[in-house]
Amino acid sequence: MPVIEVDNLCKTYRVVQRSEEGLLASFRGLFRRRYKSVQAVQRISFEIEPGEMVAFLGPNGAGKTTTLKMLAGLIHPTSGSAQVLGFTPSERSNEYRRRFALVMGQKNQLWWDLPARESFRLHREIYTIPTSQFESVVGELSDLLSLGDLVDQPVRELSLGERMKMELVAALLHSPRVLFLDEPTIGLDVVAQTQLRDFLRRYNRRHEVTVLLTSHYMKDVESLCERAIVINHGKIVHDGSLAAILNRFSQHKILKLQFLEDAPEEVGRYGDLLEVRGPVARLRVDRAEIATTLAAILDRHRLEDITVEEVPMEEVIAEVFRSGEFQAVSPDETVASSATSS
Ligand SMILES: Nc1ncnc2c1ncn2[C@@H]1O[C@H](COP(=O)(O)OP(=O)(O)OP(=O)(O)O)[C@@H](O)[C@H]1O
Repeated sequence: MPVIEVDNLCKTYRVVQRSEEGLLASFRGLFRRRYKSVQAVQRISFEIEPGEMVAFLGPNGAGKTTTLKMLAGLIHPTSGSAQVLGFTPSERSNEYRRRFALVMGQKNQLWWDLPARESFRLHREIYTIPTSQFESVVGELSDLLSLGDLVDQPVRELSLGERMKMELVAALLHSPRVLFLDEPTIGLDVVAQTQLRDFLRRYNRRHEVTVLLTSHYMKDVESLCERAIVINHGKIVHDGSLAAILNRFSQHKILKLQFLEDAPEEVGRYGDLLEVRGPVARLRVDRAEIATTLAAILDRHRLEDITVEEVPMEEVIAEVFRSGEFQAVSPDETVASSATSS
């Protein structure tokens, strides 16, 4: 039985249309406002089973956050229906509030000047979590996230990564069964990103929590999710295997080369040259040719440093859409006829 069931869900925002330029026009606009509709989410449908970790992907403005907000009951759908754990999120029942958590990487809910432990205590009160359960959850999460004494330090003194860990603890105190994660690793350094990912994977395995995750980092989605729902202009254009998308559309890696002197002029012959800045050059190289390309470069040039990076998720997604294969055809025909769809 699915934990999340979304059926023809729509959200249309009504926004004030800017009037023409000029003082008179602005004055007129004060009395006669014009509105336009923004169809942020258009008849999307999907189901998510218990314990699944599903990536929710799409370019900027595609409708991901709007969908998560509807599933968290923060905004009302314009039409269609959503059910999470048998609840209708827009009814905002207290019982539902105790069963899910929404974590937004760009928003924080902890008190800035107080140690995180104080905010956790407030959450304990709000959710009426029994003290023994509270202590055991804080203990477990502190352990999994290696928090040590950080919970007793004012939040403003913590690094971004440490703050994000505290945000996650706060969100998980009431042991939610469903977790909506909106860009949880945004802005974090590579080490903090890896720690959060490892934590989420272990937490999911241990508690079988159902997760819907948006992220612009390919590593996040690759290491956590097997299934991806891809949305573009408010419509679902792919729902199925993530690997199928990545294998098809992420056939390159980025080689970052730091030469001992200025990058040689012929560096572009080793791949698609993305950027040259003094001794540093970035090239896009076919995955299958990374080893031979590196060998050829090392054979001819002296290098200070080499890194091999994944193509950013945005580029992969952009490539998905450029291909035209996953374009929605009409509001009634939103899912691609791809063989990868589940
Ligand atoms: N409160 C709002 N009022 C009016 N329009 C909005 C509002 N929130 C979002 N939108 C519009 O709805 C569309 C979808 O936005 P949404 O934030 O859901 O996209 P997103 O996929 O989460 O994008 P991003 O990856 O940039 O966060 C966009 O066109 C956005 O401008």
